[in-house]
Amino acid sequence: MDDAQAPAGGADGGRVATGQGAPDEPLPAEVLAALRLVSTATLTTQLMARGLRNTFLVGLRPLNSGSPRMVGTAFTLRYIPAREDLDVLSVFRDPEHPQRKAVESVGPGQVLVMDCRGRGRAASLGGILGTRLLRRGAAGVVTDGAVRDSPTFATLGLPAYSAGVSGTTNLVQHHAVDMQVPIGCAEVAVYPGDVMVGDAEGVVCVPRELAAEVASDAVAQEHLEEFVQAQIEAGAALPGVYPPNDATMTRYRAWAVDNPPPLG
Ligand SMILES: O=C([O-])CC(=O)C(=O)O
Ligand SMILES: [Mg+2]
Repeated sequence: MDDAQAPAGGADGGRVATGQGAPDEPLPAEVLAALRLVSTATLTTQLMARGLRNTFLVGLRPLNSGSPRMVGTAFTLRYIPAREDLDVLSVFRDPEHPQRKAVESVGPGQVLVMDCRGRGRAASLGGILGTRLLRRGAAGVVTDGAVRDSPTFATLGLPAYSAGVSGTTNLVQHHAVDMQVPIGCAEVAVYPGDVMVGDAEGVVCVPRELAAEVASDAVAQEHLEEFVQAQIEAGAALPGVYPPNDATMTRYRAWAVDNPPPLG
């Protein structure tokens, strides 16, 4: 196929080559460490500063408040609506079934991100598959539909986010169709290899090529905000402090001498 005939966007779905490695390559350790320190709120601000306004997955909640923050690269799974002649319980006997194959393909440090079209009448997976993801070293699981076996997820230790819970098995509403393709999840575009960060508030998708600079600037933003927060707690009014004017920045820099930011 020559360029004139190539589908719009090409095989990578329109993703521009970034020099940040293949989608299943791990992120550098220092980028992971920085992202583990910062909130999803800070990351959305850093992304907005770069023109990206639609990065926070809408309406997802953590299923296990005690689990560590989630930082990992997206391994995507796409579902389409189920059909009664195809989506019967016996399909799970086939190890090539895309849902089961996806779980057995997710690698260490990856987050399984599922596109359920925002539909949560049936679960997109349950506690056994979640446990298998944990054993495979996955960094988390995210769905814009529901999960089942939510009591298992509550104590599993795998960061997990969903739009809801449902006892009904996935085949009733969802047909797993392909993996490692660009998807929509909770109204956000997620490309394989993008960086998924989750905290108690929810999940943000950081485009992979921006992860390193966003992580470093997010740490710097939170360090400044730590200073601003202390000023507001001490009774300062907003003007000139939040956002900081030159005088506040001078005081911040003086404070930072004795209170350096984390990670150097
Ligand atoms: O049928 C499902 O959704 C899978 C399930 O319950 C589990 O993983 O425990
Ligand atoms: Mg189950």
